[in-house]
Amino acid sequence: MGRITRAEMIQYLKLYFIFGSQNTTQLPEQVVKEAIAGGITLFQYREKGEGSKAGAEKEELARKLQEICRQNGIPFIVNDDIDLAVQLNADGLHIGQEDIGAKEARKMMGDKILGVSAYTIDEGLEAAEDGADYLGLGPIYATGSKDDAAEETGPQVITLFRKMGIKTPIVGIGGIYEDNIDEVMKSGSDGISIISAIASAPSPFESARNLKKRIENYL
Ligand SMILES: Cc1ncsc1CCOP(=O)(O)O
Ligand SMILES: C=C1C=NC(C)=NC1=N
Ligand SMILES: [Mg+2]
Repeated sequence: MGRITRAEMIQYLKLYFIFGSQNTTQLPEQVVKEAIAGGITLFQYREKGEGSKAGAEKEELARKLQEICRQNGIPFIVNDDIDLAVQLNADGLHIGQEDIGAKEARKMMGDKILGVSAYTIDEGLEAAEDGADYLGLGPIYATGSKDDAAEETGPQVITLFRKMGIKTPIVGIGGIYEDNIDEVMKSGSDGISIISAIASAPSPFESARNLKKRIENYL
């Protein structure tokens, strides 16, 4: 099998839905099914913050959402929780700077997809060194979905990473919705990752479909 190629990773990053039960008042399985039907290309289970599940409940929902992704050929990524990722044999793991180190995570995840959040150039360079398959940069714009989010960077941070010669696939995150996709992609991002623009939409299906239409200009 081996590590995912850069080209494959970039395709998966086009419309990356990130979600946990705390992001909706609807049935979580229904939201994920609609997002997939709308055309998301990658899914991350991020059960975190106020109102999120833990322990057996979290694992049970993870398994349900993993099965929905498997049935639809969408890779299933787990956020933060490497033990859960390993236990479920998830397709990948996403870690932040305060989680387990990328080197350690790469050892435990083998050739699975490993994504790392980076805020500074040094964090980005280090993560790439340590075997990250993609970097999550942001918050690009103001976000209400991460209670400890750093100051928004604006899309220029992506351009800066590119200017510094960072070739690792990049996905922008934070406050992204239909009207600012173009700015994020024109700044050099390989895709967009989204929570509320899909999860909080009246129709997650419609929203994902509209976002997919916009991102198709960059496929
Ligand atoms: C997990 C995360 N990391 C940086 S911003 C963010 C939340 C993004 O959520 P939204 O798409 O609703 O702004
Ligand atoms: C914090 C994050 C940053 N980027 C991505 C892709 N996922 C996250 N959970
Ligand atoms: Mg984290």
